[in-house]
Amino acid sequence: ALYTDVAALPKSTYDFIVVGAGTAGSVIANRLSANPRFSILVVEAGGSDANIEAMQIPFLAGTILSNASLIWNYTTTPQRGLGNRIIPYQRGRVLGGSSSVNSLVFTRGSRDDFDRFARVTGDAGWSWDSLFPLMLKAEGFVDPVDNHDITGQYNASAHGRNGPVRTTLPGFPSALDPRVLATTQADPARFPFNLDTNDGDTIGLSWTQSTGGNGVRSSAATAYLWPALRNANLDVLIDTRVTRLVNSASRQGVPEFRSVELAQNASGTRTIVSASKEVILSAGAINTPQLLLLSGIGDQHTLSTLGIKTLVNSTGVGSNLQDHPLLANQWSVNSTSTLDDISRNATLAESLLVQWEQTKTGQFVDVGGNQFAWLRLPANSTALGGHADPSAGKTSAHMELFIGNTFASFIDPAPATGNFISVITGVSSPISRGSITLASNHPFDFPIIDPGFLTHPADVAVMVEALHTATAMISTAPWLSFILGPYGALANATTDIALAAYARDGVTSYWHPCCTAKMGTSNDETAVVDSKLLVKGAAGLRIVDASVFPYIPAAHLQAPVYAIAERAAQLIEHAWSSG
Ligand SMILES: Cc1cc2nc3c(=O)[nH]c(=O)nc-3n(C[C@H](O)[C@H](O)[C@H](O)COP(=O)(O)OP(=O)(O)OC[C@H]3O[C@@H](n4cnc5c(N)ncnc54)[C@H](O)[C@@H]3O)c2cc1C
Repeated sequence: ALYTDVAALPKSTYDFIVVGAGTAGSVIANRLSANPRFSILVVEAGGSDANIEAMQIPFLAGTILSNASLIWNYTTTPQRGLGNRIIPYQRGRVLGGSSSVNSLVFTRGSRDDFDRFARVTGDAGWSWDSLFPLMLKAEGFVDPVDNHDITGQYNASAHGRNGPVRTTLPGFPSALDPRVLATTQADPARFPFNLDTNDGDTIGLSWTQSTGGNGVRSSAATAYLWPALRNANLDVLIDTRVTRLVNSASRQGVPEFRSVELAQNASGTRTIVSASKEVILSAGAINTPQLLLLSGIGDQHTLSTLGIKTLVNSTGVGSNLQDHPLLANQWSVNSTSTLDDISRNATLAESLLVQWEQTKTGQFVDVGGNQFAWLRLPANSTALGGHADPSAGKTSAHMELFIGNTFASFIDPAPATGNFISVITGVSSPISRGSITLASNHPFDFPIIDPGFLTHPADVAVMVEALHTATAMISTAPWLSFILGPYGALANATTDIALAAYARDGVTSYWHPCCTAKMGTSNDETAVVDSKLLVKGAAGLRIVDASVFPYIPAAHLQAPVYAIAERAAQLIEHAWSSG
């Protein structure tokens, strides 16, 4: 059942306690509660996602980020690689976590991304071939709402039909579609058409897929959590924060963490609840390391300066933060059929909303870009400057181009007039690393978030190469007489040095933080969890969320999180089903 008050919980001991009802936590809750012999409590800091229309409408995803009641309104430290700019760093704080507030783009990552996970953990269970059946199990692909013929737009054999997470292809045509696709014929060497970026080989230009179906967002909450709430053995407590993992006992010098401390506000009563089997930490790549550190699991030198007693000396906690830098670039175009008027014309926006409400069709069913390209650096590129290739392999991209038929920016307001297209460029296999540290030992203080964007020169050079690639794309024959010119500072950035400065001025986050409690082998001291996701040096505590990735996949992260959470659920079930 769903609870909003700690005092109303029917018991104080469950078999499992899941911290965070986000993307991964919801999967764990669903799969474990399918076993009637288990009892599960999920604790979520945020509230319910029910009946929030902006959350259900794919096109309006971006508007949720200004709703402070649904997000962790984080910002970064001044970013040294970005001219000391502080940038927004929101996460979902609501049932479904970030899957309830994200942009719905559905990308699994590549075969090489997961095979690298298997290699660095020494556990073949993380390979693409092992996880692929679980990816299919998670997915329930549905035809796009406009019922257009999708032959040639995806690879049907790479998709599950019966899983909980609805996925689909664009359900409303864009005037830009023919032009983008023609690029793959005009310059197939540079922009090869890829039938499906989700079949293991991501490289090329593809139709975007999204985590929606029948016009509506499919989140971890709608897909996994709400259906599981029908199970009598699952309790979900919302509006409640886990403030500490409690050292419940110690056996042979190994501390156990089978209890958690809860609070509903900073000064509120603290309540302890316990798990007879395991605590599963799924608070996401920012809050998971924060909670570990608050609980005395981290680097002992850093913890002692904060007055926190070290219970497990684990140097990797909060280090190794990885994320994709995002740069939104716009060009003015010779067209009147861009989407720019939606944000300018309230009557138009209202009519699209009414159409969505009445029929779940129209522009609002889509995510704002019908195609994207995942590309590798040209073989003769010098962008890496002698650094080893940071990508996982040939099926993984160095850069991403996301193409939208409107002015898109996360910094500049949209101009009052004119028609625009945008190409969002991203560094998909970044070398820069950052960290999560504590500002204080108070659980309600925000942690210090430093993604370290563009601190490695090769990431800057790859971003510049991505800008050249975007320019190359819109310089192919299909775009001639359509593109009028670059918008804003891009127009004056005519050298690589100027493009690098333009990138440092414009980069924000793709909202893909991960790797802050990475998995690894027993002799990797910087690995926080082993390949079964159990916290090293502790007992009774497992981590299942984007923190455990050893490397950031060259992908948007929700589908990789679903994949690892599905496997984690199997590992947990297997560990406890006999006892
Ligand atoms: C704005 C935005 C846009 C994005 N766009 C895309 C996209 O288009 N495609 C894509 O694939 N990915 C996208 N992502 C990334 C993707 O959504 C995340 O990587 C993924 O959902 C993370 O899953 P998670 O389980 O690790 O964490 P989350 O889903 O964030 O779950 C963590 C949960 O734990 C809760 N929690 C945290 N601390 C505590 C505590 N102390 N006590 C109790 N509960 C706690 C949180 O409130 C949250 O519900 C986006 C993310 C954001 C924020």
